[in-house]
Amino acid sequence: MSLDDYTFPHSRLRRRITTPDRTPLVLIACGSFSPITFLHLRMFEMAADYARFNTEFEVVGAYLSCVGDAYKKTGLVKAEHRINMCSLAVAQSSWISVDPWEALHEEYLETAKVLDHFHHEINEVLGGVETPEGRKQCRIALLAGADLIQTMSTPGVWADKDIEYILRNFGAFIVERSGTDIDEALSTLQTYKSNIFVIQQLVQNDISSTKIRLFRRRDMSIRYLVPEPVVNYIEEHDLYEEDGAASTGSGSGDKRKPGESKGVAGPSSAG
Ligand SMILES: Nc1ncnc2c1ncn2[C@@H]1O[C@H](COP(=O)(O)OP(=O)(O)OP(=O)(O)O)[C@@H](O)[C@H]1O
Ligand SMILES: O=C(O)c1ccc[n+]([C@@H]2O[C@H](COP(=O)([O-])O)[C@@H](O)[C@H]2O)c1
Repeated sequence: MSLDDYTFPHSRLRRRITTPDRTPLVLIACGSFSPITFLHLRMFEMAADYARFNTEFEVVGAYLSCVGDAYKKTGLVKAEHRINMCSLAVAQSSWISVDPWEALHEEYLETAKVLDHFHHEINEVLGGVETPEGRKQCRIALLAGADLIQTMSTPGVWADKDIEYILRNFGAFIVERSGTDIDEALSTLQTYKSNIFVIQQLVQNDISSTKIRLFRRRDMSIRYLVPEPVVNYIEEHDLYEEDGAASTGSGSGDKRKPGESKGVAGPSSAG
């Protein structure tokens, strides 16, 4: 797909809410997703629960937006693969979509521009959502881990004007992450605290894409850390193998299922 063929995916966006006192909310997770993991998916569920119990928002949809190839971060496989893996991961979801718009750009797009794109498509083009009291604009908010918000206090990573623009106009749902001191991460962002919602992880989960890539390089199982169709996709496309090293599980002599541990190889290797 190219930008010329692009249309905004909105089939999973709920276009009507029945609770007039609530503000419709659309969560946007921006990141590399190289590859997407169960933790990334879990972030959406945690945020939806948090919004339901602790805020006056009502989640009407959510999007994964993969960063483009120009981001050039270590371990970033081609955007096409990352979009495909994200699409496989949310194939069964009724409310999470993948929007390829950001990744289809050759140049790097700042997150502020990405959030503007969602505001434009959802509130200006689609006209927000219907409520018993007429149409309402959706709140578009960034969904991110604590490490991402911490980078906002790291000099030189974000433009100050973008931090202000994002946190004033959109806001952020931040999932705590082990290894990141959330209070410290937020210390310089106090001006925007009414727009920053911190979500505690009640079940600690520290899956990261870096670990998945590391396991792949070490020929270890990644099963049950990423969705099964994503495991299969990674195997089929020989992704995350160091320097294009041989595939680990799809060869004809290997009885393992894709992504499965060597410890469960077929009878031929059981001795
Ligand atoms: N274990 C985690 N806990 C909380 N947030 C997370 C976790 N893993 C990823 N995130 C968040 O998910 C979003 C997408 O992150 P990203 O694609 O960089 O994943 P990652 O696992 O951190 O990748 P990498 O290991 O390559 O840095 C970011 O907002 C990041 O903060
Ligand atoms: O907009 C910016 O200036 C900016 C600065 C740093 C990071 N971001 C975004 O934050 C996300 C970070 O992803 P990652 O994989 O580096 O954790 C990714 O979507 C980047 O585009 C954005």
